[in-house]
Amino acid sequence: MPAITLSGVVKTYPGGTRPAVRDLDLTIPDGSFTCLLGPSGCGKTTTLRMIAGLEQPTRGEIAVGDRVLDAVERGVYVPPEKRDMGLVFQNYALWPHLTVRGNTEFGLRMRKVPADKRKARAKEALEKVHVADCMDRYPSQLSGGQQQRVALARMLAVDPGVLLLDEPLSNLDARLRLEMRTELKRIHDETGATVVFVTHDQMEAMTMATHIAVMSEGELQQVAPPMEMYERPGNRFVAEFVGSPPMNIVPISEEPEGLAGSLLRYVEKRSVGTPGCVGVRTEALKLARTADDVPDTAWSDEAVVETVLPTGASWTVQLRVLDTELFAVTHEDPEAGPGDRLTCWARPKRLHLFAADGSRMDAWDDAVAPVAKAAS
Ligand SMILES: Nc1ncnc2c1ncn2[C@@H]1O[C@H](COP(=O)(O)OP(=O)(O)OP(=O)(O)O)[C@@H](O)[C@H]1O
Repeated sequence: MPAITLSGVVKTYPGGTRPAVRDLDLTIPDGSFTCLLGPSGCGKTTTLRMIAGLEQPTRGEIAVGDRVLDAVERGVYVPPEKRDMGLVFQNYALWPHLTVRGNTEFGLRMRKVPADKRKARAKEALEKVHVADCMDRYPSQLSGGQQQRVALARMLAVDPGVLLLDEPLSNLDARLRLEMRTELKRIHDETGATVVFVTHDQMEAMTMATHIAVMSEGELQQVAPPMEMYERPGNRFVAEFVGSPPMNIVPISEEPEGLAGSLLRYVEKRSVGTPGCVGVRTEALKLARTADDVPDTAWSDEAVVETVLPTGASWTVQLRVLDTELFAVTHEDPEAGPGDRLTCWARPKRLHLFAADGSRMDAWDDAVAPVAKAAS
């Protein structure tokens, strides 16, 4: 199955005051697990429904390889059943009057697959998601997690080249969500299908995706593999949306002083423009007993501990550094309490500079060795 491409896609709903999706150019690579990520109302579901053919774009084109599925201006529209795509939504929409087997065979029956083949493929799909032992039960006799698995099996049984999933784990409890994430990842590895997965949960996207596409207010913000997006967020929105706890953001005033001024001396600007803020991830902010323990090229400053929150696996330390509150997450016991003075530090390449309009401005990348300017 070739890549799915959306070119200049706009969707305005009838009566809508602003487009739900604006000028979307997005390529979903073949065999990828692409997560559409963003806050509620940003246009994720609308994008997925357009790929499925359940909504038609107002403008623009959607294609799979050379096959154009939507081209509004040229009058092209391929209906959902002719797109070779499987869909699973948040509410599993199982048929209540059919057993698990009946539900799983449903799509195959519609495609006129002979009974013996239908039976074998449904069994295989149910085994894949570990609910084959519930084959003769009705949906009302299953837990939410089991129903979710049946919905997945029903989709897998027809073996579509593209799997479209809209928040399919949102009704599950934390443990089951974790289990299903692993399962979905395994299914993706096994089938080689292209998966497009809608979620507002950045953790879900980080753990499962090969590519994440972040959207905000109908606009695409960045597309990248999870770690690349985490380490080099393309703009301030992505920087703050991806990552938990969120990145520390230090606003820069016109004549920066205090912490902003101190940090700015360590960031190399890549482009012209007005700097708006410096960001540093909580785990990039390190703690040291004294300034002597800090690497030569690192930024550092004195910090006063405000609170220490142990989570079991790590400690979240709230600090006051000059005029600003920062959070540091450490996997070693900071052995400090409120009022204690420590030195906090960060490597220059872990500092992110964003312009006043939110775009990324700093110069560091892996090819560039950090050359810290001496702090005055
Ligand atoms: N059928 C519709 N008619 C009119 N407006 C709609 C319709 N469906 C969605 N919208 C609007 O389009 C925008 C994008 O909605 P969409 O459901 O795509 O967002 P989302 O990111 O998937 O949100 P959520 O995570 O809450 O599901 C929202 O402002 C929403 O109110």
